[in-house]
Formats: sequence, C-alpha cells, structure tokens
Amino acid sequence: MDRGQPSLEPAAAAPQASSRCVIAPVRAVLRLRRRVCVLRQRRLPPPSTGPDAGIGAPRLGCSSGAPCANLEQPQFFTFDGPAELSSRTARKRRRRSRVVLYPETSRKYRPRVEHRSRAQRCLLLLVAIVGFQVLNAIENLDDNAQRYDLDGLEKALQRNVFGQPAAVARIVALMRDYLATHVHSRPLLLALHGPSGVGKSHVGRLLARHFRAVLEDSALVLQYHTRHHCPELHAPQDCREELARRVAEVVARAEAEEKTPLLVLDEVELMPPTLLDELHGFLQPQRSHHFHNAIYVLLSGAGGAEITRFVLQNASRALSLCPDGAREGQAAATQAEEDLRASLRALLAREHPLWQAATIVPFLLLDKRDVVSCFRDEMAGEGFFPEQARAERLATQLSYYRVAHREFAVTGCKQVVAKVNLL
Ligand SMILES: Nc1ncnc2c1ncn2[C@@H]1O[C@H](COP(=O)(O)OP(=O)(O)OP(=O)(O)O)[C@@H](O)[C@H]1O
Repeated sequence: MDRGQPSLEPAAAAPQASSRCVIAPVRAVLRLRRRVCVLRQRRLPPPSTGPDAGIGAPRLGCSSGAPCANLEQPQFFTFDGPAELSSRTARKRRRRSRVVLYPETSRKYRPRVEHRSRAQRCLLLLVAIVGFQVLNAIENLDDNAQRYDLDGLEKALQRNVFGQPAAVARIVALMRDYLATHVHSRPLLLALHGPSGVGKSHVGRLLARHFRAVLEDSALVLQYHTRHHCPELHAPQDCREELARRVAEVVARAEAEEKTPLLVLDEVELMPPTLLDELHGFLQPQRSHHFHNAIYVLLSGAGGAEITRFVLQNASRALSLCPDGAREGQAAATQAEEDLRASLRALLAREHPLWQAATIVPFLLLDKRDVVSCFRDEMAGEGFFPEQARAERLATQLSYYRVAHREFAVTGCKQVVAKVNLL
C-alpha cells in the first residue's frame, strides 16, 4: 500500500496543486471582500428604528454573495483603516458642502470689474452738472424773492388794511410769483379797483413804503397822482411826455441796480386817454427790456359802482364776504369774485385796451366793523386811546347801505381822518 501510494501521489498531487493554485487567490479575494464588508458594516450607522429597518429589510451595501453596493462607500479596495476611511468621508462631506457653496452652474472665480465706458462717465457728469444747476436756480429764485421781503409785506398789509383779505392775498401772491425771478418778458400790471374810501390809495402807500425800504433806493419807487402831476390845466401831451420820462428814468436806474422797481399810479380814472396809451406802450414787447422788469400798480375808482352792486347783491349770502365762513361758502365767494373780475375786465376793456392786459384786483365795500377798526387805528395814530366804545360811537356818524342785517359804509373809511381830527 505504501509502495503503491507513492505511485499514486504524484498523479493526485498534480490536480491538488493546480486546484490549490486557483482556490488560494479566490479565498484571498473572498477573505479580503469579507474584511472590507466587515469594515463597512462597522462604519455603517446604527440601524434605524423605523418600520423599514427590520432584520429582513434589504440593506444597501453587502448582502450574502452580492457585491457591496453602498453608494457612499468607495467602489474599490484600499488599505486604509477605519480612521483614514472616516477622514476621507469627512473630506468628501466637506467637498460636498463646497459643491453647495459653488454649484457647477455658477462661476467659481471673482467677477471681473466691468470697465465703464467714457461716454457713461461723461453722461453721469452731465447729469450731476444739470442737477446742480437746477438746485442753484431754485436757490436763486428764493434769493430774489427774499430780497423783497414779501413775508414782511404780507404781514404789514394784513395788519394795516381792514376788510380786504382777498385783495391783500391776491396782491401778495401775484408779487411773490413775479419777484421769484429777476428776468421777465413783461411787467406785472396790477389794477386795484373799488369804490371810494375802501383802501386803494392806502395800499398803494403801504406798497411804496415797503419797496422804498427793501430796495434801499427811493428813486426806484415812483408815486404818480394824476390830479397832482397832470392837473386839468396841463396839456395831455405834456403830461404824457413827463410820465414817459419819469418811468424811463426809474426803469433804467432799476436795470442798472438789477432790481425790480415799483410804479404806483393813483386816480387812473382821471387820466386822459393819451396817458393810458403811454402806459399801454410800456407793456409792448418792442419796448426796451428794462420796461418789462417793473411792477405797475394802477389805482382807480372805475368799476366802483359795479363792485358796490356786487357786494350788496351778495350780502344775503353771508359767507361770500366773510373770511372765516364755512368751506362751501368760501368756495362760492371765490367763484363770485372770479365772476366779478371777469365782468370788470369786460367793462374796463371797453374803455381802453390797457385794462385787458391788467390783473384786476377788486376792493370790496367795508362793513361797519372795518370802519370801527379804521377809527381805532386813526385814533391811536393821532395819540388818542383807541377806545372801542368811542370808535363805535364815531362809526355811527357815517352813512351805510343796510342789506340783510349788514351795514356797508358808503364812503368806506374816507371820512375817518376828518372825524378823528375833530376830537
Ligand atoms: N381798508 C382799509 N383799511 C384801513 N384803512 C383804510 C381802509 N380803507 C380806507 N382806509 C383809511 O381811509 C383813508 C382813505 O382811504 P383811501 O384813500 O385808501 O381810499 P381809496 O380807496 O383810495 O378811495 P379814493 O378812490 O376815493 O381815493 C386812508 O387814508 C386810510 O387811512
């Protein structure tokens, strides 16, 4: 048997040796795979307690005989231990987080500073210059108006003129508008119309006083009284030349001083037509430009009868003349006054085209309360104590239109001075 055995051994050893050659590497591969699986199982998170996490639940990665299909694990063998593997996973995670910060679709480099064209810069500069000039112009507008202290003028008129709030507001608004700028294409022509004694000349005097003060040159204010400067005995043509000379002097001087002069012409209703023609000529565009930078205030009793009729007809609408009435009443009063201005303009334009170019400001009748204020003011001016009862007593000595429980002075405050002088 022993002898026979050796004879058999070589024959059996040959296949054994060949099978060992095959099996050994396979075993090694299986051993390595198993080892890898063990390592992966160690790194896997503990099984979840969810319903899908039972013992029989399929698991990604190793199953018996199936290749490891865990997508989070490397698909190739490495000799890295658990420590290296965990650090690689951490590195992977870090890399993934980087992917979130810099997604594939976005740029991973700093954007280049876009080069601005010169045209764009020039455009910005131009816009800045234009903006600056606009601001400067607005400031200059304010400066020009400030020179005339129109707030002070408004306060002075409100304090000293009784019963004419609408007229005062309109005069100040028109002047504010006109004096906002120094350069004009036409003069401001104000025409104050109203019955006798309602304050037209009084306002003319207040305006002249104010402009003399703010212009710091009394030669830039002209006060022309028709009866005084052009009496009936004077030839109208001489008056015309005289007026033209005086106005030309004032506007030329104002032009040199870069100021806006004030020309107050009183009793215009007494002016001969040739003087009105001359005044109308000052407004014409062909006139030298310094005639256009001036404020003309024409005071006239023309249209006084229409204004008296208007006041008396509207007296029953108490609010039409009451400055502190309800809003609807004030709106109605404003509309009524606009109608009055339009009818006055139509009436006056029939007399002379000068009135067509003028801004008409009607002066309404004064009521008894305003007359009492006139008395108190005059008494204080003459050195008397302005006692209310005494002023009321004096006011009763004047004559009034009595309409709808209201009393309107027939001659306004005209006789106030004379009555106070008798005290
Ligand atoms: N509304 C008023 N407020 C204050 N005082 C006034 C008012 N109206 C008239 N007076 C006083 O009455 C005087 C005469 O008024 P004023 O000369 O202004 O009247 P008028 O409207 O010009 O009339 P006329 O057309 O007759 O000249 C003034 O000196 C002034 O003292």
